[in-house]
Amino acid sequence: MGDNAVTPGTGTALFEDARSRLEDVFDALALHPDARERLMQPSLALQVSVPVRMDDGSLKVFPGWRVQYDTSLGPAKGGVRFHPQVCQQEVTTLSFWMAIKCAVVGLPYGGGKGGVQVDPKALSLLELERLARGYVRAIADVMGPDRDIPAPDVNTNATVMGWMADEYAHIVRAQAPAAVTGKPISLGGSRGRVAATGCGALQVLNLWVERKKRRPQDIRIAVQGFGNAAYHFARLAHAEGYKVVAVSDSRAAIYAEQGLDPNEVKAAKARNGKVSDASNVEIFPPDTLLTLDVDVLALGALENQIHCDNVDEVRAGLILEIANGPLTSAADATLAKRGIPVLPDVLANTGGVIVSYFEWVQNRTGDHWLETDVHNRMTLRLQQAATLVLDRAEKEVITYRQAAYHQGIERISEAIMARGNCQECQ
Ligand SMILES: NC(=O)C1=CN([C@@H]2O[C@H](COP(=O)(O)OP(=O)(O)OC[C@H]3O[C@@H](n4cnc5c(N)ncnc54)[C@H](O)[C@@H]3O)[C@@H](O)[C@H]2O)C=CC1
Ligand SMILES: O=C(O)CCC(=O)C(=O)O
Repeated sequence: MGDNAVTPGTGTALFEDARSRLEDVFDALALHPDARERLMQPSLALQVSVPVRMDDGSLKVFPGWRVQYDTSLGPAKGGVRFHPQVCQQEVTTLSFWMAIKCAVVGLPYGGGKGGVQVDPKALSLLELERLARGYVRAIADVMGPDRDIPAPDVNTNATVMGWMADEYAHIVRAQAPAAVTGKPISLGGSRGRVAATGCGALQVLNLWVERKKRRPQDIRIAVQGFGNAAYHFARLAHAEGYKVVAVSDSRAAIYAEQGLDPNEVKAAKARNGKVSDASNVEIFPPDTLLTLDVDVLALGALENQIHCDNVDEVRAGLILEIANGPLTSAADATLAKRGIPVLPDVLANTGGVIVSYFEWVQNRTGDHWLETDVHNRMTLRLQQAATLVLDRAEKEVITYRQAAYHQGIERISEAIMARGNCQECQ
């Protein structure tokens, strides 16, 4: 499907666009038509209303969703997003990408995602806690360690996950830490989870850089976003010698020819909430970052950032998708024609869900792993998956995204078929 139907931020168009990539995979691979039929829509889409008593005594009701997208490989897994523009179709699309990414890196999970349509910045801390707890009460029937395991995503973090895990424990009247991941360490969270998404993205980039026989110190990176995923990526890339020349948040992009220190930018943002408060930087509108002449454009904010209207202005040598779905499929095709490779979200941002899986395993076995254990295990899993994807792309002369999708969909299809032919009776 073309880009015409895709208006950034429009949920239905987003899902149709995502599904068109699935159609392409099934057209290219000889997989059973039953698997195609099963994967065209989510298994479950729950819409809820979350009433919240505000600090001034008034009541507000926020719409929310939890979507499970195929659970053939295991329980649904994926984050919860608090954002004013979240809608059911966006959550559905995000759950679809979760299903693919879990399969790409061999996790025993299906896809899940949640969202609440709210501007969290307009809530007090107590209102936010009531919202998080109310959301869990609303979806409690479909979640649990063997059903669906929420985690952090945009505008949610370890603190929010701690409240959600505590609420779930009250509902089931038992300790159930494996029902939520990304928790604070004191509640059974895993060491390494906070930085895992950025760390994993850097590992995938490193693998590509090694294959191309390039050196980090010769590589200039622009990073869109400066939240959990993008900040840790920028920080770790800087520490490994890459030159991070630009970063952005929703208000501005900043640029420094000689390179930025993401730790200093973080300190400036902590003071006033803006990356543009960093010293000795040039300041631009946020989207200017997308068209900078850099070696790597790392997209770590939201969906649909590069689309048919701006793809021709992209000048980067490589796109690294830290965010979910930052390119429309038409932009993807244009970049492929121009020979600009893309390290896709369903591989590049899997560090977070991999460490969430480790947290779930630790919770279920009553164990606490050292940070180095978590790191080494993540590296091993990610290196294996990324090597398979990169090798396959090179051997079959397809894009990295096609190789990753083929790897993921083959695994999901195999599980669908292994479950038997009478699934409609279950
Ligand atoms: N947190 C995690 O573990 C994972 C996150 N992701 C994905 O990474 C992306 C970012 O998530 P988080 O870092 O968790 O969210 P976050 O809420 O911590 O940060 C989001 C960042 O994006 C920035 N932003 C929003 N609109 C922007 C724009 N137009 N231009 C530039 N910056 C903009 C915000 O200012 C903020 O810095 C999302 O696509 C998310 O689904 C993917 C895998 C795991
Ligand atoms: O940690 C997780 O379970 C999922 C994180 C997430 O939402 C994502 O990978 O997009």
